[in-house]
Amino acid sequence: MKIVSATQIREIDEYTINHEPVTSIDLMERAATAFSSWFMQHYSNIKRIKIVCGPGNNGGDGLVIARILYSYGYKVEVYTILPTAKTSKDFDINLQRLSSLISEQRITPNSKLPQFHTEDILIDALFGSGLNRPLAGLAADIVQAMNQAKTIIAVDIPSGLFTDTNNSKEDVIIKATQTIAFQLPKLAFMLPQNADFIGDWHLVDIGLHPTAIAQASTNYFYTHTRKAITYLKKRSKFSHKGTNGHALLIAGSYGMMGAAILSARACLRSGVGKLTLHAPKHANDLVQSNIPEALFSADDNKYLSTTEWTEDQLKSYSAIGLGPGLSIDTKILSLIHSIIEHGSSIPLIIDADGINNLSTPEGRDLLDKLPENTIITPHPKEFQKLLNRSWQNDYEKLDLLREFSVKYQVIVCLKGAHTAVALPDGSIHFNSTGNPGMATGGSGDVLTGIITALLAQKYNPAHAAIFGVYLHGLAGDIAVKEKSIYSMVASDLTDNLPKAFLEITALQTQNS
Ligand SMILES: NC(=O)C1=CN([C@@H]2O[C@H](COP(=O)(O)OP(=O)(O)OC[C@H]3O[C@@H](n4cnc5c(N)ncnc54)[C@H](OP(=O)(O)O)[C@@H]3O)[C@@H](O)[C@H]2O)[C@@H](O)CC1
Ligand SMILES: Nc1ncnc2c1ncn2[C@@H]1O[C@H](COP(=O)(O)OP(=O)(O)O)[C@@H](O)[C@H]1O
Ligand SMILES: [K+]
Repeated sequence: MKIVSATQIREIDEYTINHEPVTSIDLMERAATAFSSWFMQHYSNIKRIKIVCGPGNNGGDGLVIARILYSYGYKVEVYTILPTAKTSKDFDINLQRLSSLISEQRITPNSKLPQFHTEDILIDALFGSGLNRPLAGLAADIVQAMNQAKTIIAVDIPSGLFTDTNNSKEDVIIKATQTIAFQLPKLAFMLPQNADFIGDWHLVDIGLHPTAIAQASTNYFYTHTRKAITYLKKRSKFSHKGTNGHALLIAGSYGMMGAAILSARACLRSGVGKLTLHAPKHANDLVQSNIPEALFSADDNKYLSTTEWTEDQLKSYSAIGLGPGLSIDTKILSLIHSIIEHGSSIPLIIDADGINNLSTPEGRDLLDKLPENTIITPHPKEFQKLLNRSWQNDYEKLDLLREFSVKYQVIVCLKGAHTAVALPDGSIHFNSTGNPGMATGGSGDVLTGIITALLAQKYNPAHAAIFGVYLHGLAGDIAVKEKSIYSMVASDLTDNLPKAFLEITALQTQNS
């Protein structure tokens, strides 16, 4: 699913009006109806609501929502906030249509500000994607007053928040409980810095013209379920372990074998034909008894010491995963170097201490040598270290992410809520699955195992990264229903991979 800019939203809107064709007033009616259906499903017990409308089309939506909810028996109070006398055409028409049912409370710069209370249920239809400057004066005052309420449902986007550019920390913005956006997600929704404003967000379809969406060029995508399920490869009836790939996982060290085991288990639960875990020899019994399905390749030391791998040793592997639970004490750079040199054609994923070692001055020299489409999976701290710099805001972070991925022609999965997968072509794919229950030690190791398995099964690396991240989050979403965000542990992700695969397979069948 594309994530488009505010300008493109306006263009898609216009194209839909001209080519469907549909009048703009009817498109507004459609959008407000979609919002209202969602609202009535989720707030059926609430009878009294306050709708705050601005002067543009976002405000126009609010006026239609007021009319619809009124017709369904809600007690509706409508505030129109007019910083200037200028209003949009469709706002005027809908104000007229509403006037016989409800009288608005008009607020201009000379009016007394309305008071809102904690228990109020507010619908925020003040400004939408047409916001063109930070809020000030009356607009800022009203938002501050609205933010007293505990429940605010934003129409399209919280008022005061820009769709696709940075807000400064001082900007006054609605703190919504929920945001109901029209059809396409906005870049602002993907970024941690905006979490307090957006709350939970949902999309409602308003029938925008598919051609207009197809023509909009963008670097940003949202991996929704309909797309993600297309990545899962069908298995042939005659497939055997040889056709499903042999993964080599280089992971674990003294005191950190848990990471290796988590990663190995996830790899095995993600369809790999065979797995060899290379880890310090003291872990042999642990590995054999905990993961009998894995082959064990013993390293001589407490920490990995085998830094030289020959082409002969590597040639039987179809993917290599490297990093979970390694230590920074090991000579991991030599290890990476050796793998790049002797196994450059084998798909590679580097995580955790693998990345930390690439963040040293000598490590950065190796970045240029990473084979094209190598996958690295840093969390933001690891990415900062890798870049040797920080960022002012999340938009700058995305620019740095894209630059890095294009410069080194590698795939970077920048982990977090809505993990961003940056591809060497400059595109960034935000994930749609996952939850805060996954913010627990070892979750990242599970992801490495999943992606290693997909690479071994010959998924193209971009798909392995995007689909692996989706699958990992889906397993988390299934796990959380039973375990809660508080009690979830990383093994719960692996334990729920089977259900995740079953869900995807069922959806594939349904869609075929
Ligand atoms: N996408 C779709 O397909 C559909 C979109 N629809 C809806 O349209 C919404 C976009 O509507 P929109 O373009 O009229 O802009 P909107 O957000 O109402 O604000 C513009 C007004 O605010 C003003 N203004 C701006 N910044 C300001 C500020 N800081 N402080 C004060 N004033 C400010 C600006 O005037 P200005 O002062 O700049 O002259 C203008 O008057 C979109 O979010 C969705 O809800 C649906 O109805 C149908 C399908
Ligand atoms: N709030 C969240 N929502 C969705 N996914 C999350 C959230 N917090 C963490 N995750 C996911 O959990 C994983 C954590 O990985 P990482 O930070 O490497 O942890 P660890 O090193 O402990 O394994 C990442 O895949 C990340 O995307
Ligand atoms: K809004």
